[in-house]
Amino acid sequence: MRTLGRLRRLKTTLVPEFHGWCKLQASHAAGKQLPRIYVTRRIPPDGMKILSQSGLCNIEQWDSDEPVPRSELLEKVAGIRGLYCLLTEKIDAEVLDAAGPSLQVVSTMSVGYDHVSLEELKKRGIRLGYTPDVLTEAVAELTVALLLATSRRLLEAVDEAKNGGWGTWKPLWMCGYGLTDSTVGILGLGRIGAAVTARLKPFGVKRFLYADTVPRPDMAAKIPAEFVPLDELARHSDFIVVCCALTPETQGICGNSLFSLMKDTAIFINTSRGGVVNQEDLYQALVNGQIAAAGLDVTEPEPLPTDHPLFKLKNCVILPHIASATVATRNAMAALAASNLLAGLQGKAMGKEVPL
Ligand SMILES: O=CC(=O)O
Repeated sequence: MRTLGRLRRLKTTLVPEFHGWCKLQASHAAGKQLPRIYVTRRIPPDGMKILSQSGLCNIEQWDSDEPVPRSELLEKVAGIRGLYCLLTEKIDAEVLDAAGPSLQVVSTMSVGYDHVSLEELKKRGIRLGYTPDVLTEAVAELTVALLLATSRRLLEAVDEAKNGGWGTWKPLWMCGYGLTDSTVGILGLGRIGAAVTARLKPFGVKRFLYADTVPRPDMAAKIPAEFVPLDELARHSDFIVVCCALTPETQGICGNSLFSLMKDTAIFINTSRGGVVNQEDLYQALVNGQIAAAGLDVTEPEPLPTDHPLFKLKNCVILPHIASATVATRNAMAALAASNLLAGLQGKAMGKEVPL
């Protein structure tokens, strides 16, 4: 009886520590040294389950909700075969050199891969997995929520109600801008941009415009949306929604040249990457009334320091990069990143791989 009790205790202490348990099981199963992988954070359970039950790898993990310190990352990647990372880790020549020639695959639990140096991966013949599609709906939903919160001044209104600013019903008070009969401009018409338009359509949007590096006729025809140059998008849109990836071409693309062309009643929304926006220019545009308001789920840097001037503006709504943050979506991202990694380790086709 006592032995059984001890065994039970042992089991419950081993099971929650997935990586320790996995190492034990995987080594027995293979009877030889399995490839080592490093997971840079505590990740959602569906992803960890796939890795730990695969029997294909020995897992080491930075078992914390906070990012792995750079020095720890550089030390721990030495000799690994696979790296499971998040958008918070810069995967550059330094990390890849620290990993050494054994590294075959990097798998990021994100749709964006601007934190990974594609050039350095390519040079070394390392493959890259990522997690598009599984987060499209969640990101589009949050984008619409942020748009409405910003255009209808929800946070400001809640503050007023709580803090005594709600004197009586006033015809001119707390007025914002609605979507009915509006023109919405999408910057970057990919999967997420299209999903945003689908969710906005029922609000009575009159016209969808989009700007992109190239026209996307098939996607645009379904909406329908008109391809226009960026300056035209700026001039005609009542709402601009940024959904493009951060690349050298899109870095800082939303700056004074865009804001100065926008309507002073227009709303600017960004759920892609903070680096797409020149924040100093955005601040000036908001303070000077060049545009009506901005809603940002992403900033540069992240987290945005709490004393940043943008936090002081009533017409700027800032969220802490939560667009894909539903339980189901984060589990799906973790699972896809895990199976991408395992496929890469085995030299098989990944579910979602970035062509290099
Ligand atoms: O921003 C989130 C992601 O790239 O998945």
